[in-house]
Amino acid sequence: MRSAKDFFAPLAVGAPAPVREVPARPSRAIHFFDPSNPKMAAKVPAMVGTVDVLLGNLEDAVKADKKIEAREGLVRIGQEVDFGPTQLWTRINSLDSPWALDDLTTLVPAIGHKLDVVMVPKVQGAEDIHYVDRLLAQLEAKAGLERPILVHAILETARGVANVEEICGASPRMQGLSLGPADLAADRRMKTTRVGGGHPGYLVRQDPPKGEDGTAQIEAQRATYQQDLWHYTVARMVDACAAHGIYPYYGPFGDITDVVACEDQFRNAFLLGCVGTWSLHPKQIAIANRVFSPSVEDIRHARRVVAAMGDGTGAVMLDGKMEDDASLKQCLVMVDLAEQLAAIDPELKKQYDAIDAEPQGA
Ligand SMILES: CC(=O)SCCNC(=O)CCNC(=O)[C@H](O)C(C)(C)COP(=O)(O)OP(=O)(O)OC[C@H]1O[C@@H](n2cnc3c(N)ncnc32)[C@H](O)[C@@H]1OP(=O)(O)O
Ligand SMILES: O=CC(=O)O
Ligand SMILES: [Mg+2]
Repeated sequence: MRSAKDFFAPLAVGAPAPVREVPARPSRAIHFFDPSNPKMAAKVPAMVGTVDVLLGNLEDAVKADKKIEAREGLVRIGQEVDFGPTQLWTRINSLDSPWALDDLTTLVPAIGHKLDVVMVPKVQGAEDIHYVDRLLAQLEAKAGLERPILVHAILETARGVANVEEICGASPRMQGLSLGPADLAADRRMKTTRVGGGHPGYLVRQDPPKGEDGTAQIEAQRATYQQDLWHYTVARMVDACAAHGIYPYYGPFGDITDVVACEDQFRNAFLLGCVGTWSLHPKQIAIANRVFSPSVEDIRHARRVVAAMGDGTGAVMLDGKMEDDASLKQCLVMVDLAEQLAAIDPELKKQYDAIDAEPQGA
């Protein structure tokens, strides 16, 4: 195990110093595109500024005979496109695949100066992060990069979930985690064939009514309530990330046409503490941007609590509810996020600024 005092030393001579704090850059939607798909690739320049993160995907969903084309396509896009305020991420192939090594050794020298984050799939434990950490340091040193590329792990194996805390703490490069519900379901032998989202069979049922003789009428009509298959894993991921100062994300929602259930799944993740999600199709970007931005109502309330709490200590009544030091902190989470988002999203800024112009007591 590395000593704590060595943790922030570069892992290769000449590599940039590791970050001490992961930058809190808004990343409500991580939009996936396949760089080997000419139609998708052609849309990338126009998407800059409309989405927080553009991710050139090299792993699953890219056909095996297109892996090299995808990698080369991403190099071309990375070199030619000005990403402005939008982050550029990539998802490399899994570490046991024939492509992962060449993904990293090609991308870092060619577009490492533009790559913000490398997403690593199927991470099993800290050893996978240590491998990528050292390799990135060597490649960064060779390429003369001035800032380190961060690492994001997908939580999509049972072993990865069991090791989630050590994965989060494995390197100062760790930026965050995403849930990978498809691979995770397969690895755990869950019996769902859906990519994320709920399942009508995963439910609880209302108690049966009693007949006149007091016996349970189990055949009677009873309400059922669908449960969230992913609650446990997302909650573990959020705790592990918060404990290590890194960021949790929901992952893919595969039913592209069901924009309503997609929004619900994203909102559950937002409420539980996730900062963003994946977008697989252009229509999911607007959903993610909406859901992962605090609502005007929440910000109006949060600002009122901040104002009412004065120096931030004690307890006050606001609209019949108790507010105190702890609820103030909850409100500050919202207000801080709103400020970060307003700085990159002029439309949102307008909506939040309009709150200040409202008559007092509105
Ligand atoms: C479990 C996991 O690992 S999830 C992560 C891996 N999966 C992915 O990355 C999937 C990414 N998305 C896709 O491959 C596609 O969106 C699909 C296959 C789901 C649907 O694709 P299509 O059937 O072409 O969708 P649709 O016809 O609605 O597309 C409309 C337009 O948007 C484009 N488009 C679709 N998805 C994207 C995208 N992710 N990025 C940019 N453009 C896109 C299409 O090329 C099409 O362009 P056109 O109008 O010029 O013809
Ligand atoms: O990579 C994502 C998944 O759900 O698997
Ligand atoms: Mg996967």
